[in-house]
Amino acid sequence: MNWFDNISRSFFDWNAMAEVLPTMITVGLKNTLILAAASTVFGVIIGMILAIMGISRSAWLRIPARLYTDIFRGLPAIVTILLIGQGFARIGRDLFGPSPYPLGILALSLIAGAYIGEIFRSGIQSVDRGQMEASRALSMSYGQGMRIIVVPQGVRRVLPALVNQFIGNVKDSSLVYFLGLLASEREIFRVGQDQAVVTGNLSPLLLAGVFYLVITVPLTHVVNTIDTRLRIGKQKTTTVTSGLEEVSELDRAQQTKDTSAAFKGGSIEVRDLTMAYGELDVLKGVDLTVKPGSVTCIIGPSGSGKSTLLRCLNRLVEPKGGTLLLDGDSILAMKPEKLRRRVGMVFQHFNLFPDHTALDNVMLSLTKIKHMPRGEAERIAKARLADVGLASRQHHRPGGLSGGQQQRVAIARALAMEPEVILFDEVTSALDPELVKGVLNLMADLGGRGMTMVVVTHEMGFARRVADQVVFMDEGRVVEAGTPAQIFDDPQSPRLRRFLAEVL
Ligand SMILES: Nc1ncnc2c1ncn2[C@@H]1O[C@H](COP(=O)(O)OP(=O)(O)OP(=O)(O)O)[C@@H](O)[C@H]1O
Repeated sequence: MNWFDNISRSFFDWNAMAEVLPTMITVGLKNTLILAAASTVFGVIIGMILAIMGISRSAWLRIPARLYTDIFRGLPAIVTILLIGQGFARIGRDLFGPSPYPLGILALSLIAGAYIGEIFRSGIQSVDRGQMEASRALSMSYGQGMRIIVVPQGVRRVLPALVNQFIGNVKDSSLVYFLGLLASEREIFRVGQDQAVVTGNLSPLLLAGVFYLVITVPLTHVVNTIDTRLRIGKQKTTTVTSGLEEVSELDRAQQTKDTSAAFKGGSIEVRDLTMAYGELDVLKGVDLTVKPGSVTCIIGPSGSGKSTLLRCLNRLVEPKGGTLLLDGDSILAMKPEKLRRRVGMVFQHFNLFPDHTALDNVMLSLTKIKHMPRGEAERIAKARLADVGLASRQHHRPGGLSGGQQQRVAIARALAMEPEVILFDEVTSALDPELVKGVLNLMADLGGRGMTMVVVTHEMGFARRVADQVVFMDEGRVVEAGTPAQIFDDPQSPRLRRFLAEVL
């Protein structure tokens, strides 16, 4: 068995391994971890800057970020390491002394930065647009929305990819040996390689390989665990509730609630409002009066500009012209963030923050925007969740709630800011039929308690039952407005008559 002896001697010379083991740990492992960790940390900083430049609207930021990424991702790692390590050796010596180690870290960081930048960018861009819209509707500025909601969500999504990048850096750190490290600076590979030369067999190198596996294999499993946890959330049990049980859950909350609590609704006045998306004129001179504490339902065919009108009222889109007043104050002259504290919004697709519990969703803008102490914010958030029948589900994340429950959390979240007006944009369109009633009843209750509400809806029954005023829009104009009886029982225009014939 000559070949067996041969292999044994080459790879499994235990003495050679034992001899190198202490140096492998105290020098090799230490330096590999320093190189990998430092280049990951600097890489994350470079990557975050590149990602923000990469999603910027300015080409002056986007193009340099693109160029950087293309260059450092396109070049083989060893070429970059040699170019930086040797090309800047003189400056390196002046700055850091004789050791090439810092230049090695620099080169590894520059390479890692390019990859991490792409990881962050795709993570941030994969966050649903509705998240930013919801943040802005809760009166966060663009920067706050990015910092508090979008970027953390994007980063959390790419955590597994970042750990993978660290694994890559552990492996790439072996390339730094080309720069000629001092004995005390050698990383795992170099320690193994040197000893292999001394002993004349590959056992020390095999030991180096084992060290790499000991670092990387458990990390790969950590990646998988993080990945699974992120997908499922930390929730232990996701209770599936029957839709009918949900309806009674809300009924019970309505009965036990303090119904005397009334809102102080504001008024809205819109004159000659125009708005365009590029060349497309969407609103063509809209007039609308909403009295304090009243419910206005906006109905009309798809594409008639209903949602756009709503978005103009809290300036999620900017009008082209016209006059908009909130309690007599010019909406267009107000700072959007200030306006949105007074005008809340609830969306068709809820746009709850998925990484936060129901309670946190409601609390977030109280603590971050209103700077309320946590205790007080929590008290208010719990009360609002109780109002919408979700006291028992405050610690659930949106993923563990039904559509109807999510929409009620969204309503509680808007209510917590104590707005004067709430805008509802087709909030029941994405719900199962038996859950629609619960949300509509909740909205009717708010209307009854004096909240000013502007509701874009296809629920004609709700409009007839709850609205003080129904507004029919078509092709960017208000065609008819009046009481539910006027609109539904005595339509004047042929267009409204045709629309009602289609939907009723
Ligand atoms: N972000 C956008 N960019 C370009 N065009 C848009 C945008 N949002 C809406 N539009 C267009 O503006 C018009 C009015 O859209 P809007 O969503 O206000 O109508 P809507 O009456 O609410 O319709 P629906 O009932 O289908 O939601 C449509 O033609 C739509 O395609």
